[in-house]
Amino acid sequence: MATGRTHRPATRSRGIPEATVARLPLYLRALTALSERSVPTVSSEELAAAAGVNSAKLRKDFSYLGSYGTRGVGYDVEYLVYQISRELGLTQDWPVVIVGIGNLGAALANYGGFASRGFRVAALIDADPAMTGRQVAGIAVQHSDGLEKIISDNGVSIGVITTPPGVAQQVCDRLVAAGVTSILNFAPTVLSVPDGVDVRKVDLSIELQILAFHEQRKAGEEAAAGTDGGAPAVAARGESASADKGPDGDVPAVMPA
Ligand SMILES: NC(=O)c1ccc[n+]([C@@H]2O[C@H](COP(=O)([O-])OP(=O)(O)OC[C@H]3O[C@@H](n4cnc5c(N)ncnc54)[C@H](O)[C@@H]3O)[C@@H](O)[C@H]2O)c1
Repeated sequence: MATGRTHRPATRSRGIPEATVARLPLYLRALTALSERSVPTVSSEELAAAAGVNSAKLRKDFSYLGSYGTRGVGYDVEYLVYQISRELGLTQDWPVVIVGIGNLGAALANYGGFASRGFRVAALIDADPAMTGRQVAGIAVQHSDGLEKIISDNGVSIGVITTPPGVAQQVCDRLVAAGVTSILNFAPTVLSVPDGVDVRKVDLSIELQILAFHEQRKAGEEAAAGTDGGAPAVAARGESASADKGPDGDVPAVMPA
């Protein structure tokens, strides 16, 4: 399965594989929690457990950042937070537009977590004239007629699409023509974009379907264990851990926890 898809090679120009890039936010979330508790250093095993990643994989990922930790001491939490933030481009402010301010768009606009991670909601755009001027999360919704000007005035390179699926491609085309080069798509549709434009797709129903698959498998194994004396349901968890990667190593925008 591949709910997340980027139109870039599996390895970035600076030599960091996409799968590593996709794990960096997990490390950052765990490190930020440690930093908030003023924990100065962390071992690879502790950090791997907190991030839900295998520790050998973590050490390999950090070697791409040039971070090897100190034997017996571990990694410096503050420095790693800085290194990962810099690698992810979070040391700068990213203006983001959300297009389609219905249930989902309004919920995203109201989510406070973007700002603390370096993303500023620069504009909310909707095609419904009745929405124009309405305040959502303290921001006045603007009509989609002005989309191109809004993008250029705000220097926006990241667009979030939360429109109905039937118009998502058309919205995407306009965003790209206006200069947007990264799109986070929530509409259940596959978007076509030119080279150089990254698309990440979030589809919670796909994630739920994958969980349903594992639930079904676990139930089957429990039933089998009841008859053959009890092999533990390890296989299902092993599958689950590897289900976060597509065949070309890409990772869904919503990572399995
Ligand atoms: N990825 C997920 O997990 C997930 C979860 C829920 C909903 N969705 C999808 O997100 C989308 C939005 O869902 P919702 O419940 O918020 O719908 P909604 O009907 O409440 O909102 C859609 C909004 O888009 C606006 N719109 C329509 N055409 C537009 C256009 N051309 N340009 C700009 N705005 C336009 C509408 O005026 C409306 O305000 C749907 O595609 C839905 O399937 C995805």
